[in-house]
Amino acid sequence: MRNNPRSIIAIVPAAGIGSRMGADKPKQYLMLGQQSILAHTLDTLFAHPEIEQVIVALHPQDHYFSQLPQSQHPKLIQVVGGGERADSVLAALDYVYSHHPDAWALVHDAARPCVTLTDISRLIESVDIYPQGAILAAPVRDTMKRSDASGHIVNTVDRTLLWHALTPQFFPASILRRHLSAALAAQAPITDEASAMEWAGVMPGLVSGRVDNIKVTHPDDLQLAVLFMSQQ
Ligand SMILES: Nc1ccn([C@@H]2O[C@H](COP(=O)(O)OP(=O)(O)OP(=O)(O)O)[C@@H](O)[C@H]2O)c(=O)n1
Ligand SMILES: C[C@](O)(CO)[C@H](O)COP(=O)(O)O
Repeated sequence: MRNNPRSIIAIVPAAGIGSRMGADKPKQYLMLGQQSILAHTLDTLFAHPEIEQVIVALHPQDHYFSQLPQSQHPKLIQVVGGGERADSVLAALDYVYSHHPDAWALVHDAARPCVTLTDISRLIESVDIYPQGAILAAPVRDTMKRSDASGHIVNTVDRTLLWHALTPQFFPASILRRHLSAALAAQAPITDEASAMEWAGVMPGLVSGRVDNIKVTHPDDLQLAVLFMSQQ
């Protein structure tokens, strides 16, 4: 049991266009069973008892979201996302900073609909061990190769301490906002919240998460997500 309950606000970057999916709509609006990828993701975050609000960052021309029942949820706040995922997260962090400056931000990709309440709880509870913040991650299981530009193996990479970064990623919102904003201003390559914290010299914790918490990115990920959702 955590010894210092804190205000937790989920941030869902959902302003992407899903170019790698190649669908006729942004991938977060593709159906997984009875509802869209984004709807599944939001329902899970709404259901977690420690998450007080859910901020979704949407594409400025998004005309799908208002059709989701989830768009009317009392916990939901909408903000306009930016050109990159990090810009969308920062837009949501700006809202948190101005309304709940002492909150913790739990940032979770819209495109990861298979996340479980148990994994979210384990990440939240991990701050007793990692007060600087932490992320869900999956240890690498395969032999890892580095290639050259023409697709030839250059070398085998030691996988002993390699992890796949997942989401949610969980940090004090005001600190994350400060470091993410500074990292972007410095044009640092930021692809997740942890990389912004690392850029600022923070060493986030790693919490081992389920490997079925996949990011739906390419067409073949859809059937995988359907399978995983059916088994939860
Ligand atoms: N400017 C952006 C780009 C991405 N995202 C979100 O960040 C998450 C992870 O990004 P990714 O899987 O790369 O989604 P897309 O950017 O939509 O995919 P692609 O790179 O294939 O276009 C997704 O939920 C996506 O909606 C966002 O909020 N704002
Ligand atoms: C945040 C993330 O899902 C962690 O693995 C990943 O970095 C998102 O990368 P993308 O290129 O924006 O999909």
